[in-house]
Amino acid sequence: MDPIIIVRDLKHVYSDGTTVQISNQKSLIAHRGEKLAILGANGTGKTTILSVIIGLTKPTQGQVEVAGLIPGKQFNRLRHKLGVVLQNVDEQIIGPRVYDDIAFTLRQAKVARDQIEREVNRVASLLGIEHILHKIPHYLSGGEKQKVALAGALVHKPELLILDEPLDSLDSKSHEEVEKILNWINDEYGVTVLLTTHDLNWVAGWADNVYVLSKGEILARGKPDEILIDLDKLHQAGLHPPMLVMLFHRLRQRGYQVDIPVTLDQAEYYLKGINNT
Ligand SMILES: Nc1ncnc2c1ncn2[C@@H]1O[C@H](COP(=O)(O)OP(=O)(O)OP(=O)(O)O)[C@@H](O)[C@H]1O
Repeated sequence: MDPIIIVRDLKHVYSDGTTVQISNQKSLIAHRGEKLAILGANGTGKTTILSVIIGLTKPTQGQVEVAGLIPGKQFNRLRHKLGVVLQNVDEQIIGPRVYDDIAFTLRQAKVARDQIEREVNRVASLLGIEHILHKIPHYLSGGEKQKVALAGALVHKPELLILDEPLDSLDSKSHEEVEKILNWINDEYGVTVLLTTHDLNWVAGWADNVYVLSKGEILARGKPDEILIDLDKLHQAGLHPPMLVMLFHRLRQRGYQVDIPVTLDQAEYYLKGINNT
């Protein structure tokens, strides 16, 4: 598969001396069309890495290539290919009304007014936020702001979507809706989705691959059903394993010969296996 993000030997030193790095033995790579999640405890550097990838932070050291471009140097070319939802969405919602905010990228690109109207309405209806297009963003709820930020990130049909903890302030209905949209743009348009999350229960069934970061290194990379069953690695990274993984590890300790699932479907399948033996 064709890589769309390559981050090698990254080191960023903030002005107060705080250092975020990924050791030079492994690279962080996202392939086109992939659904990828970066996992790590608070303060591991996930947001810093995303910020480097989208060109907002110029790293002190390292090679970073995104869609064939160098983010720190070719930001203007890159931003047309990127959709971004920051961790603190208040920092990115800048339009006086929701409509203006979502339209921002298209207006910057000098798209015709009627086409902007079509695209904003299309993405607003996709996210179920048509009824708040006239509102002042400041007064929106956290979940509404999250959806507005996502609408702004999708309106120009990016090839790569970068989201920093996008689901954290969403109730279960909105969570499901946003997940559906991420899956849909990935399936339908092959958009690569890279996100950070602390929700290992959810990511187990969503991501094609996950990276686990800890103390300046990539501790593991692979499919969720390989990585999220490794209690030692997760513990080392300061992460709680998914509930199902804990439960099935406990069953094994009690003598049940059963594989460890990371999703409900897998759990059902493995449990049927026990019944039949
Ligand atoms: N502008 C800054 N100046 C100094 N230190 C910073 C700055 N931004 C981030 N840091 C530090 O860099 C480290 C990594 O922060 P970062 O936000 O990238 O972590 P994270 O993995 O995204 O954390 P979380 O899961 O809590 O969101 C932290 O120790 C943080 O305090």
